[in-house]
Amino acid sequence: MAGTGLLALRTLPGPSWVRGSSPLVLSRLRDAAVVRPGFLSVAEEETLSRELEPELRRRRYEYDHWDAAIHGFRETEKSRWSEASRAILQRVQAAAFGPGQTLLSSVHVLDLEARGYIKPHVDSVKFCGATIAGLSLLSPSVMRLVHTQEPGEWLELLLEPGSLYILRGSARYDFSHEILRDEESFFGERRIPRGRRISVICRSLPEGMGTGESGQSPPAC
Ligand SMILES: O=C(O)CCC(=O)C(=O)O
Ligand SMILES: [Fe+2]
Ligand SMILES: [Mn+2]
Repeated sequence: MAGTGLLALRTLPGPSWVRGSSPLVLSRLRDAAVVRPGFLSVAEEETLSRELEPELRRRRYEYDHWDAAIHGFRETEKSRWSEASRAILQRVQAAAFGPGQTLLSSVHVLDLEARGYIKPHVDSVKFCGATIAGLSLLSPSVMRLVHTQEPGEWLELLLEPGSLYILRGSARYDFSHEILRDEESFFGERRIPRGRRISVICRSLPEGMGTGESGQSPPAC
């Protein structure tokens, strides 16, 4: 019976890579916080990590001040990519961004070592528009979103290697996001041991900023 089917649909807990504080929060953020597991093929994951590894290895991991958002990381802003990687980034753009959205001209590459983590923060609205899309490589991790005004409202995203996450609209503006440190890395009851993780993050330009191509591009968020 159609009515019964609808009811069952409405009470489903959501996909197994997203958990939330309530069915209401899950349904409100269904299109604003999205995870696409297996977005990358194994070959694509290798393409990206092989290209990034030599650039990252030249840098040292940073352990910033006590109040910095990210601990145990090295990073780069990359605007020149191999053809194979460009094709992957175009797939990300098509999957995550609307036709009217311009992307920052450089892609943010963040390498978190095994004990590295990201504290709760909201990306600066000065430098980053409505959409953030990130590929995860090497290690699984848990991204937690918490409503900045209602701390009881939260979402957890399980980010496996090869997955793409998208934060847009309310998930990007009204919720902080963080990557849990190894000791706290659980997805519900499930322990998600953290190893070194590389993320490749595309962001839209803040609205009314023109194109990211010419002149100085704004710093990453
Ligand atoms: O590593 C990620 O996927 C997120 C990084 C992040 O939140 C940031 O750089 O603002
Ligand atoms: Fe962020
Ligand atoms: Mn950042």
